[in-house]
Amino acid sequence: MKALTELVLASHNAGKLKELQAMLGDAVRVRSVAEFSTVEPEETGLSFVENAILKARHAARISGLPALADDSGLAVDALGGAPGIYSARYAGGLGDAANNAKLLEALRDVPDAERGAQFVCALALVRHADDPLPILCEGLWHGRILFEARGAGGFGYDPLFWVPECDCASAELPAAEKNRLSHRARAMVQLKQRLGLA
Ligand SMILES: O=P(O)(O)OP(=O)(O)OP(=O)(O)OC[C@H]1O[C@@H](n2cnc3c(O)ncnc32)[C@H](O)[C@@H]1O
Ligand SMILES: [Mg+2]
Repeated sequence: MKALTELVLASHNAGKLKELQAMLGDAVRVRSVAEFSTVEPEETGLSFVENAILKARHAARISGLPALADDSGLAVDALGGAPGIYSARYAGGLGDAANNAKLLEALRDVPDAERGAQFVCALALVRHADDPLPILCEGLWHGRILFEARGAGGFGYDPLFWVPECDCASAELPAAEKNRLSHRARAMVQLKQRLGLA
């Protein structure tokens, strides 16, 4: 495969973009999909990987560049894996604070021992819009859902995600530490290996 020198990041989420950029480092020139369009594709897939591919193809189509997309979310054991692929839209598209409030309410009577959850990240890289062989990598991060928000770092559900290996919430971790441990970091390690960037 031709060495990858430039790619477009197919995400409109500022928190994700910051993390993905930090993880990619200087190895490739990163462009934002917002340079090309503010229209977000509909996430109609039934899995993280399908949505990641769909977002990557859309970005490659409008930019003419290779594209990397991240579809991620939180799968809560006591909720049968919800909100899962619907994590961004869990409270009807009202944003992170509303999503977190809804999650706390849904788990109000669930004891600590049953509050297991995992963050999931699927990365898809397509070399062009119709690439028949996208590079696909996945990462999981296991933790528990807290009873109240803690910390001000990260984004999304980070204030409610307890990280056992650090004894703190994900939103209390320094950015570099989250970028070493997270679901996104785990998927990115694999992607960099596949691209020969590791
Ligand atoms: O689709 P793009 O444009 O990338 O942005 P998005 O925010 O809509 O992204 P997703 O469709 O992948 O939805 C992922 C949601 O899951 C949550 N999420 C994913 N990764 C997370 C992380 O590292 N920390 C906290 N919440 C996270 C967060 O609420 C995101 O909005
Ligand atoms: Mg999305």
